Amino acid sequence: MSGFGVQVRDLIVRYGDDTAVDGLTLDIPAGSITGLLGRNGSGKTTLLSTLAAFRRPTSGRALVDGEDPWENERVMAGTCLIRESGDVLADEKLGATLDYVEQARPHFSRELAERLLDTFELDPKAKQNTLSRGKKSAFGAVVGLATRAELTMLDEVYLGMDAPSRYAFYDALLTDYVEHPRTIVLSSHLIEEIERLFEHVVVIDHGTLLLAEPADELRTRGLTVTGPSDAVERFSAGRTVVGRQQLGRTAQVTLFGPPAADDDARARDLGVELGPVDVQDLFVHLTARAGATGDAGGTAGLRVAPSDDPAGRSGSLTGSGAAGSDPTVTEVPR
Ligand SMILES: Nc1ncnc2c1ncn2[C@@H]1O[C@H](COP(=O)(O)OP(=O)(O)OP(=O)(O)O)[C@@H](O)[C@H]1O
Repeated sequence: MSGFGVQVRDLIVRYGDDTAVDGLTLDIPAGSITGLLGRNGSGKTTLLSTLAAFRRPTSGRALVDGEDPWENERVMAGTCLIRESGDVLADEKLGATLDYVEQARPHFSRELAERLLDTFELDPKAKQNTLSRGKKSAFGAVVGLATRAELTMLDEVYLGMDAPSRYAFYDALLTDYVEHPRTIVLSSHLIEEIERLFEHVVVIDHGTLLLAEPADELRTRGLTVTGPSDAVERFSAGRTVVGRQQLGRTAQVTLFGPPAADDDARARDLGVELGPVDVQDLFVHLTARAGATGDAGGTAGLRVAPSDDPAGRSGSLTGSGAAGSDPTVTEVPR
């Protein structure tokens, strides 16, 4: 099993007059862990619900393993969406829910489920609706991981879990993914803790695509600079600063934009250290809405096209895409 890939083309999903997904085109590679990032109300749950066939597109296509998931038994048997609510039988004992999932899901691992119940200190005799919020989330994570679906989508499943539980969840996810590769989508607006898990990142805002690319590429879209404040300021002069921290006389800034050829030499001369970009800072920057949260770099509304978007519909960080006349698009040259 290496997982189902996802192809979304010109997808629009409306709730009455409210457009939750607004012309989305993106791919989620099979056999990867993808972070689906976006601010509140950006359309993450709606997109995932459409892929899980909980909802029909208003127009456009959302294909899972090359097929429309709607009333598609094969695709649905290999697709699992766990939403924040847990998506499990609320009035059943946890053990009974696991019995049910075990019968319904071909790759379900009872052994993994029981190991994770122990990890999260969940009593199989307890009923889901009597659990605390964090324990409910943990049980959702147990079901989502143990189902080992070809397309596993975990929609902010860690909400309410305490830090030790969250880290146990991340470890369990990575360990099981390495042993049983599949397509995993983790939706989140809390990035710092989980960005190390992502191989691929999709950022959406207002139901439209801001960015879809390998996480390693995302990390080359900026850098952090650490050192004495005045040296950091000199190094950063003229660059787009999207994050800043100060500890005594030491400063750290996050810069957006590709590294320059002489960065290493300048860093040595000035006595500052360069490091990988802080993805959280990058996310805040990319999703900053003009006039709402402040726009450190003046690039609010920035849109980045996936490299295979021939129409350049959403613009491009390389400046090659046709951002068209959309006034919200700012192109940043490489
Ligand atoms: N059942 C619904 N009826 C009407 N509007 C809805 C419904 N569900 C979502 N919406 C609207 O669709 C938009 C996208 O919501 P969605 O839940 O998909 O976003 P999200 O990115 O998952 O948000 P969050 O991070 O807050 O969970 C929002 O404007 C929301 O108000």
